Amino acid sequence: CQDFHDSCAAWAKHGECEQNPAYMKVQCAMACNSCDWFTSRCLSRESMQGIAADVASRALRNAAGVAPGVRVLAEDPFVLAFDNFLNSKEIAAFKHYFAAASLTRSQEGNQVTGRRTSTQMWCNSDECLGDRLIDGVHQRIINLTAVPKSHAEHFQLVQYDVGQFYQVHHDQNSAPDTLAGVRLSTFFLYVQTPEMGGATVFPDLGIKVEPVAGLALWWPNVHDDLGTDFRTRHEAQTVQQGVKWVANLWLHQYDFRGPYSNGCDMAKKISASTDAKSEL
Ligand SMILES: O=C(O)CCC(=O)C(=O)O
Ligand SMILES: [Fe+2]
Repeated sequence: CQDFHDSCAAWAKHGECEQNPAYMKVQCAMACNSCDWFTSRCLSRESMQGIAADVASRALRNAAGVAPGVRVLAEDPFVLAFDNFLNSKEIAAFKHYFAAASLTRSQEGNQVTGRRTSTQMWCNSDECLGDRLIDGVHQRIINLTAVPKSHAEHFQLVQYDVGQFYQVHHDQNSAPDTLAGVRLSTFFLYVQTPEMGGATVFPDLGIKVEPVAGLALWWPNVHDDLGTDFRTRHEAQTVQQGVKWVANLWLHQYDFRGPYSNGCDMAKKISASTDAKSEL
């Protein structure tokens, strides 16, 4: 438990713990005497259960049983493809949300950039979270990766219209000393096949995947020591005709859903080191 800001004591004196509790009780837990609250709310027991990064070998071992259509696109690092991972009912379930929801411009990290021009939504509404079909898909991903649901972000549903793309990037954008830790790996689903364009390309691995509804990809974002594995940089090429729908599921080192639903700041560093403090 700690204060994340030099002014915490002064703010607390001025009554900020009561006036602005959502911020203060987390950022200034010491000064606000809210250490227990902070610990139980943002650092659940589950959040302490880190998942080792050797998810690649585990995924491959589990793949044969869960998704017999597995193909190994690369071995070092492992990039796996699962043909027909989604059945037609599951595809329809995802499509329902694309069709019904209003999508907003995708961001890179938490910024709109010219490098990513798609629109998107998160599957975090009660309806989407309670969707039996989508939950069934997540359950298979859990069986495959051995990463529990708590450690997954919500499905991110992304739409690319003609001319839209995501330039070469890496998915690991979450510091190891944040609440949920690094994004260990990416589970990626194609929900609608565009008529032309929209391939996913891994330039360092010589892999090009043409989008086909139902196909899934899995790749690691970190090495076993949790350092970023830059070899899995990738790109969503421009859609030339039709609409491309995809879904991302990012799997974390620590509990994501608990602290997220408690309103904790997922980007905040939790280590007590002066380095981490100075960045806040
Ligand atoms: O749409 C694709 O093919 C890749 C998308 C992607 O890399 C992402 O959303 O992070
Ligand atoms: Fe990506």
